[in-house]
Amino acid sequence: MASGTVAAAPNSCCFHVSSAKPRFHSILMNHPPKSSLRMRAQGLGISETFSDLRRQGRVAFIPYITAGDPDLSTTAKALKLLDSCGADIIELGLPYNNPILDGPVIQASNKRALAGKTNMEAVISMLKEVVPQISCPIVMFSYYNLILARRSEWFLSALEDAGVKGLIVPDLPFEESADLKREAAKKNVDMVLLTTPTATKKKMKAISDASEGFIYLASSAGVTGVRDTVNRQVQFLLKEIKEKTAKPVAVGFGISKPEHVKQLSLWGADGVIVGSAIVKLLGEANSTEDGLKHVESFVASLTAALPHGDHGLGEEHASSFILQQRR
Ligand SMILES: O=P(O)(O)OC[C@@H](O)[C@@H](O)c1c[nH]c2ccccc12
Repeated sequence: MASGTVAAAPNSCCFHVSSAKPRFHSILMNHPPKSSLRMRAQGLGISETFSDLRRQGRVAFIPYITAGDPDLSTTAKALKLLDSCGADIIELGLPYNNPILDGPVIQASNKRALAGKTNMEAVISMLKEVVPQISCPIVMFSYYNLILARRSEWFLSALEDAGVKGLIVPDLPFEESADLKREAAKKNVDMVLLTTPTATKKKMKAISDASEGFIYLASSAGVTGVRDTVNRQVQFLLKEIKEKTAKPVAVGFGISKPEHVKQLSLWGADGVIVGSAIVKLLGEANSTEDGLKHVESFVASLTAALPHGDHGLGEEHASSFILQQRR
């Protein structure tokens, strides 16, 4: 049964470090953070996070996981682990029974989360405990029907109360997004809009102008899911978007290898979004601990491929997180 409560955060260096990285890190390790560039303030918004990264010449690592898969207590641990391993923003998906834009891996994760009775109230109460313990902003990921079912005013107030900084509604047509965006703004929630390679230049420009926090560029048409290579068209789409706006552009869909991350960084992406590859490791492992361990090493392999490669606290710190889970 998904519970809204979170297992008490073990007293591990990784946990503490994830909430007060720079200070605690330096105390713990008896040396200053590698450079002030590695310091990340707690509670930054999405735009400030990207400005911070841009100043450091770094590319955002943005993982996606489904809330409640396999249960909410694992989600809480995964959020803290991802934050400790260098996630700059985390996309958290609300489970839904008809995730039409998702491939089989995330469809299955939605099913597992719903089988565990994960609902909005339980996710919000988990976030109220976890958000103060992590330093990177959370972007909620929700299909539109889940918002309509709750009335958008209640839904957005719940996000604001939980400290969620952004919202992505992938199945909300751009032409119908203005009202929700206006309501989200009243609750200090950025509406991040998604564009695709099939959008017309005019539409891509309109979406870029309207998107807040960052622009989500899907690397290919179709559904989410690991791809072997990154669509070469992304290089030209990034150029085209960035000629028209200074807003950061993060690329998602199919990203699952260090070479994908390196390629996108070279093409000028301001962020890389990785979902299915992480969801698979977490949701299909033999145990929660195994899943978190696999995620830890997989994320380390990706963040190492980003510019200024030592993106997080390094594997040695994140793995102490896993040791703590055993106690
Ligand atoms: O799973 P992928 O191929 O790594 O893509 C990111 C994706 O998971 C995440 O951003 C996402 C999850 N569900 C979605 C639905 C539509 C668009 C994007 C998404």
